[in-house]
Amino acid sequence: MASTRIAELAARIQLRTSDIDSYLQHNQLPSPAFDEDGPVDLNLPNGDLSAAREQVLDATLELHDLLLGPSLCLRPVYNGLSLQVIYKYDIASKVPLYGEASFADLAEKCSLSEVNIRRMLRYAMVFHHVFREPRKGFVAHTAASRRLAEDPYAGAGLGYMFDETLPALEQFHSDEPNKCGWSHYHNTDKAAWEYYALHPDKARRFTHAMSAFADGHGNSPAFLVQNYPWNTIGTGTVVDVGGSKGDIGVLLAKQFPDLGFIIQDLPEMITGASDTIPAEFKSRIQLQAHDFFTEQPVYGADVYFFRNIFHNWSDSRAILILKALVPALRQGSRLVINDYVLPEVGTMSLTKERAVRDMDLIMLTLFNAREREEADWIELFRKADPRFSVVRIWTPEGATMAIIEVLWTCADAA
Ligand SMILES: C[S@@+](CC[C@H](N)C(=O)[O-])C[C@H]1O[C@@H](n2cnc3c(N)ncnc32)[C@H](O)[C@@H]1O
Repeated sequence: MASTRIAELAARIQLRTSDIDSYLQHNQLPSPAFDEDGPVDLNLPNGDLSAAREQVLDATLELHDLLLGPSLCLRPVYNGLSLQVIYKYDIASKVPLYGEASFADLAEKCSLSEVNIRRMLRYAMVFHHVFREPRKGFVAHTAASRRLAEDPYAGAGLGYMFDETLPALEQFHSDEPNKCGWSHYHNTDKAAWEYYALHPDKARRFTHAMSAFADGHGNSPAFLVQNYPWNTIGTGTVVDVGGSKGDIGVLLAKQFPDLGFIIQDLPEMITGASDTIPAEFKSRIQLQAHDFFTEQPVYGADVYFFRNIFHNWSDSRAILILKALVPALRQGSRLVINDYVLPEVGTMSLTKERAVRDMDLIMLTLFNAREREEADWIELFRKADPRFSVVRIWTPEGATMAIIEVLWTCADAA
């Protein structure tokens, strides 16, 4: 009998799952499970096993959609209300770890009706493996709900995604960051970053959400640390522009003991950030308040590094950020950018392509901004200043985010 697509996919799932299973068993690591004491992450090493995981995820997604059939693929697949309620009422912390709570108890604690608590949690159980019902009417944790109870960053990630990235409204005809779906939903004429300056609780949740997402599949900062030749900078200085609270600077400082770092961000983001820099790195990591639309105050650094920055801005704004950098550049200064590059259709794994295209629409909702294809990046630098020379754009094996290296090529630049 001729092989069919569904049979091929099923065979691939079996083969590559068995590679993962053998690795976990050989290293006496726990097998994936949703049980309350199950692992919240697989912790597979980068390389072949991460690739195996991605192949299985891709094959199961495709098999799932094929068996669903084209008509059902037209249905909205996701109703986030149950997770939104779990976040808003902090239900994970109201269920005792390794114990139980009744629907009635939870309803009372959340001031919600028992009917609504029950329908929300039962939805989350079947769609998200968040909570379980070990006996009728009682709720206990799974590994996923336990993570929400134990890790405040996981909650920040969920709340941020629901409150800020989902309201995709019809306002995408402008490139102004204060006329987007997000600002419409928040009933404000301020762009998100200005709004955060006035709402420190939201600013804090944003930085915590970024930390929660940093370990996401395919966008681990390890890809950046391992795949850019940082050692060629010697004892130089890296300015991390829009570096939030310095997580990436710390990771790089650990690996490259000769490098110094200046982490720049808006004053309200950088305030208090020094508390999270471990004492051993404080002499090599400075924090500096700086608005990247104003002239760059650090002259002649070896590298100006931008991670997850340009995708937050429309082309007209991204060009302003680049122009504000120009007065500080000297011949040979490098820009290193860690951001997404939209793939040619079908050249990336389905899992990664979904993640990147998802991010593209999130950027539209939040900021009227965009992810860019390789040619868009090259055009962006050309329009900002022809003295920017794009040296290389590449996506390291296994990564979702690309690395873009750009050289400043004018000897006269101050
Ligand atoms: C998506 S986050 C990326 C943070 C960090 N680079 C990372 O990859 O984890 C964007 C950062 O840009 C900062 N930002 C926004 N507007 C800025 C401005 N005008 N000047 C400096 N930083 C700004 C935000 O505060 C935020 O920390």
